[in-house]
Amino acid sequence: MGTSILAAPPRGSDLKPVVGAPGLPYIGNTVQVMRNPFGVARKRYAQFGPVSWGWLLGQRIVTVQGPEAAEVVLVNRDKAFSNGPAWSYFIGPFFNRGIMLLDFEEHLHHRRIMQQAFTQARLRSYMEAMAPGIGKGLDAWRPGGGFKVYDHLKQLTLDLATDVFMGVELERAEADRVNGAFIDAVRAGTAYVRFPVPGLRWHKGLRARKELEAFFRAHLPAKRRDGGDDLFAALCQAETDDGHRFTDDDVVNHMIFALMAAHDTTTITLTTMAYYLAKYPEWQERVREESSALGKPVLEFDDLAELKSIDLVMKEATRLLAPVPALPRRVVKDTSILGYHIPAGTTVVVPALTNHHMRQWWPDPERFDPERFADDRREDKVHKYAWAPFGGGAHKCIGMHFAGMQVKSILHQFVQRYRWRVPARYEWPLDTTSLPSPKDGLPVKLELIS
Ligand code: HEM
Repeated sequence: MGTSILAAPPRGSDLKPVVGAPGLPYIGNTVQVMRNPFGVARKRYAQFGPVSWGWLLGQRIVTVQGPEAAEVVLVNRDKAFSNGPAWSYFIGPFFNRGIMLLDFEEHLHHRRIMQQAFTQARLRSYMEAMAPGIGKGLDAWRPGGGFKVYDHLKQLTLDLATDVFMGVELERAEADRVNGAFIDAVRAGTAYVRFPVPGLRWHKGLRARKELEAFFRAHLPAKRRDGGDDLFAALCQAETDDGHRFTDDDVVNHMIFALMAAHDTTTITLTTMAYYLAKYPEWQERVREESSALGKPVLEFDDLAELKSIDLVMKEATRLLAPVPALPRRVVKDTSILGYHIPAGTTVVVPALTNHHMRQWWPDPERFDPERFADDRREDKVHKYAWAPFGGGAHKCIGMHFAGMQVKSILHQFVQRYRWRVPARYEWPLDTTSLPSPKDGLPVKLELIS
């Protein structure tokens, strides 16, 4: 395939041009990248090094591979990389003014307020609020063959979101309607036809966004008045030391965004853990023993540090399959990454998914080996950004501890109720066209532990 440079560096500078094999305009390597992201990334790195460009999803995209380049982009010392225009391209109209889509001063202002909804005291009460829903959800599972773990975990985390995020008592029909709207809004981001045609994804997404806005707006006055232990109430009440608070519009926008940010990512993490625990029964047993040793059916906040094996498995699962596979940024002024010239207007992508599989940074990267994160090995310490499933810099996931808490709460109850397995040679078929997920829903044999 023909190679070409993205743009000539300014005369007199010692910067290098970004080179790539861009492929056909607009189309480029989109299909190959979607089908085989790991193979394409490896080939590109071997041919062009850490910084290269190509057409992807209708845009000229510079892909920066490896933790060193990830650090430059995510830490963003120069304020050259912006989130809003880059993420909006994919999820804009549906997650408009979500915090991840805000930039610089404005982002910092919102982040300071939002932080008040993620304090330790708040996390404690979210954790308490989710425990009964987890038990109820897991009890409703029907053991047997062909049990689709992904589909069930997706439903469970969605139902938990109604308790912990919204804290609103809903009739089943209304809960289903809100959940349906939410699913349509998420799906719309990966539509091929990216304008509203009735019946197609984009159109449904816009309608869903309106429905979600109306829902949160209707419940907002009561939340502001009565408070509560849920995220919705926390966002209504959040206030910085110097008295800044969210407006009603901000609360609505942040709620819709937070639901999206939390739901698929946590589901994917749990599903990946369930997959490897099925393939490596010795790890499943180790996790189960640790949970049983605690002697409590429900995990409490002060027990979180005790579940060391779940912690290792969660780290390894998010390394092997980063739930947010790529972090895009738009370049707002000419800048450089590792000595390469990056002109304003370029979209840059940090590929978390493939970075975690680089042989240059991880020994035997395809191997499931949770102990690589154990204190006596800490392979992730090779570079601060070698393991970065939660991103880094100003936009680093604000829900990271929430996610750990939810994953541990669910796994703790899951392993004590059920044992699950897959056939010896089973390999899951992954769909990497959007956020990664198993095409077959991860069917397992689920057995009740008596
Ligand atoms: C394992 C689960 C999760 C993973 C892997 C994950 C990953 C990420 C990543 C990579 C980013 C940064 C995106 C960027 O820099 O462009 C991010 C941002 C964010 N996440 Fe998470 N996330 C998870 C769970 C959650 C949960 C449970 C919540 C909420 C309770 C949440 C809320 C957010 C928010 C609000 C942002 C935007 C922060 C900002 O822009 O300042 N995430 N997440």
